[in-house]
Amino acid sequence: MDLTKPAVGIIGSGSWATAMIKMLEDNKTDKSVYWWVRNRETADYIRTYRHNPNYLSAVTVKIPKRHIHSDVRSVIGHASIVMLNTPAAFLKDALKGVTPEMLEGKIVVSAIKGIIPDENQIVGDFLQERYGIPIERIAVISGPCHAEEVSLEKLSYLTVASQDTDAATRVAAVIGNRYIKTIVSDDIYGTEYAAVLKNIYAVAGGICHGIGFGDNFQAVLVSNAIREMAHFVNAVHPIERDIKESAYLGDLLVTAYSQFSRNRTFGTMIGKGYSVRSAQLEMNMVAEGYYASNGIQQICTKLGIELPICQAVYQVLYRNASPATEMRLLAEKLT
Ligand SMILES: NC(=O)C1=CN([C@@H]2O[C@H](COP(=O)(O)OP(=O)(O)OC[C@H]3O[C@@H](n4cnc5c(N)ncnc54)[C@H](O)[C@@H]3O)[C@@H](O)[C@H]2O)C=CC1
Ligand SMILES: O=C(CO)COP(=O)(O)O
Repeated sequence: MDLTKPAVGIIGSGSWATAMIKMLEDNKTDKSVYWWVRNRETADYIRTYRHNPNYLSAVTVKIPKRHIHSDVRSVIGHASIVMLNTPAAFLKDALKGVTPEMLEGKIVVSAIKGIIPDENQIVGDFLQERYGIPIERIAVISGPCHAEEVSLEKLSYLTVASQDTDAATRVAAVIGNRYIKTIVSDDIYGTEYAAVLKNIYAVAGGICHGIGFGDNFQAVLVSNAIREMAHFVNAVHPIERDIKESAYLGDLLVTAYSQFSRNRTFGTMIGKGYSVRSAQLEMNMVAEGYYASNGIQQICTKLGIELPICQAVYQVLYRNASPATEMRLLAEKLT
């Protein structure tokens, strides 16, 4: 292995992982890119046709065929920077067979915006606890950036957060390109929690849209959501931060309003009367806000934090509350 040149391993093969492969290929830094594609037939298809058949299939994959593996350990073995891009609910499954020793000395980056179910942990905490990775070697990638727009090379901004600025800068150096601008931050906890919460708020926005609330109400919902987000992140990780920065407010806005948002789409279906299961089946993509809703509810109960919007979404998704009744009750609390 050439130790002077970064080797990036992408773990996952959904929309975000495919967009990340494109981003890395369009970045001019000298590096190698490896890709873990779970399903063998999909991996074969990508090697043969140079496109992911299931997600962002217009993107041409240019990395060498021999860099695409269905054994996650091969990709991790080659990588100095490991980027996790699966939905949070599948991360444990994706890392099956990976030991803490295999991750030693590497920078591990989470591009995931979700909570690990059962553990109710953000990915950074999970990596520290399960794999003993020191916090300085963990980074997160976040910010308002839909995979679909990356595939179209639309100008986008990503925040790379780590308590070690050098680690964040090294990660930013391999993802930035002509259409991806990078911002480095030291607020790893605030950035991760904000990304988890904004998905729940986008589900709330979708539910309200689905039951017939208009744009006037959505604006009030989003302005309450950003205050609720600030309240939570300041409670769990109180440092000085500006909640109006793009990793917090920006990501909330794009997820609440974009036509591409999985979470908003999922919420809209719930508001229109779909069951959770039928909305999930309809999408073929993961709305992290569904899992996050339960995780954040448990964390709030443990810490004694009140988040009215998140609690309303939890009642609808997990307690079978009527979306219309629950959102009308919520509307009484908004200011
Ligand atoms: N799509 C986007 O625009 C963005 C997504 N993210 C985050 O990236 C993460 C991944 O999301 P997407 O790529 O959008 O997901 P997706 O919904 O496009 O893809 C789902 C992925 O899960 C995989 N999968 C299904 N069952 C599995 C299993 N049992 N084990 C392992 N993998 C399994 C599928 O093969 C597929 O790769 C999420 O946390 C999301 O919030 C972050 C920024 C942008
Ligand atoms: O995080 C995202 C954009 O920044 C993606 O959000 P959705 O999962 O709702 O599409």
